[in-house]
Amino acid sequence: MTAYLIKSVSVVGAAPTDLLIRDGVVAEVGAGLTAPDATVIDGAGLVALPGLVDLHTHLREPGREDAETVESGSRAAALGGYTAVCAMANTSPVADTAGVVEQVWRLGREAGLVDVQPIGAVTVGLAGGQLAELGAMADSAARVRIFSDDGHCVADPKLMRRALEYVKAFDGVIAQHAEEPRLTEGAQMHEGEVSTRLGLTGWPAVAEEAIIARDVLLAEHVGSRLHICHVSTAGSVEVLRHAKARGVKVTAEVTPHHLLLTDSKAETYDPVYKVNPPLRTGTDVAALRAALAEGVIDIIATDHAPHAVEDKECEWAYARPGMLGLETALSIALDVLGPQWDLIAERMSRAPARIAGLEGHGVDPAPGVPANLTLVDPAARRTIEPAELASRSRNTPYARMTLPGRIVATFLRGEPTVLDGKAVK
Ligand SMILES: NC(=O)N[C@@H](CC(=O)O)C(=O)O
Ligand SMILES: [Zn+2]
Ligand SMILES: [Zn+2]
Repeated sequence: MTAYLIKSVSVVGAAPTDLLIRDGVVAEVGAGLTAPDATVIDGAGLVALPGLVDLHTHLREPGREDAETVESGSRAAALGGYTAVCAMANTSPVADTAGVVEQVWRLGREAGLVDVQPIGAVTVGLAGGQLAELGAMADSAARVRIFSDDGHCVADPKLMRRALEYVKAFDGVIAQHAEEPRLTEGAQMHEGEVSTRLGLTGWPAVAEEAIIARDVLLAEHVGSRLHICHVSTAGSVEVLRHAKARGVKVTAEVTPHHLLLTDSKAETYDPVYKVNPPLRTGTDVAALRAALAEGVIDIIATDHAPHAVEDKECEWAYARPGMLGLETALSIALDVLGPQWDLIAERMSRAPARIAGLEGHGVDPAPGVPANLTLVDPAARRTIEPAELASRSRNTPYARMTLPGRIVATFLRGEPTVLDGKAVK
């Protein structure tokens, strides 16, 4: 195993120091380190972060390998600075049995680019009718702890209650896609001034807020852990603030795109901007940013949602919702938060690793810790070219935009997955 000596690197924004990586761990940290056998990396101007952890990734395998595979998505993740991703269950077949989650877990190990932690479905086939084999998935080799019907809301309150109660036994968490389905029938975009003008059916903020309000009350009632996927409205932030003040065990994520883009993008009728939940207003974006800084929203999660060309480059009404995210998330975070490295490490690595219970991830580089880390060049700027992305899909909303920051290297347990900004395998 090669040793790596990273010279003069800032660890999470601190004064420059050297990092020696050997045998899968950070062996030494300090100024003036030498190691004759190590490959030297010039870290001047770079920032070392604990490897990023994505709690919400769609890898599309099994079933839609034309849009993404575990391997291509893992490569996109590594290039984005990630060392672990949680793979959503809305595959085909759905990840609702021990067999499917073990398959995804095994494919992740074989790709070896990031740790792929499968998420299990809450209900059989994501159909919302009966609970899936939560216990069998938890006991499987994949050791599932997060369950989600993402793409669909667990709309039945009785099922939601039972799911929350069930996962308590093994400290699991239910990740809810909060969307009251009766309020979003036929919805195409955020319900507001722009949807009225364009004549597109609206997805009202209350469809999200009503489910979050219900579920924080359910979580409080049964004393279980609840996680809210892709929070998108100012009203949701208020409900979460209230719940957290009461001590409810709720955590929440926001996507990079909901921190940056607004519903005015729909005026282009370009389906690349169609996403669930929809892009909201500038007021919502401001509230989400404030909530992220404050901690009412715990983490940034990408909701990386690759879609094949035929599912995206069609009429708005027929296009699938979803956007790529893994290869651009850190740049958007830098753009939105500025160089607040401790905050970025907390929201994109430490907190998501804690919520997911991923050991060895989300830990700052220090002597003896597993060498899961990424090196960022904050001064670099890059223009996003969809064809150059490692994802099998092209549906990035940032095409031809110039964004700050570049991932120079990523290490998974001491082995580089990215060097000089390029995937190693
Ligand atoms: N976010 C999306 O617009 N789409 C996701 C599903 C989801 O996250 O709800 C997908 O699987 O494509
Ligand atoms: Zn969702
Ligand atoms: Zn999703």
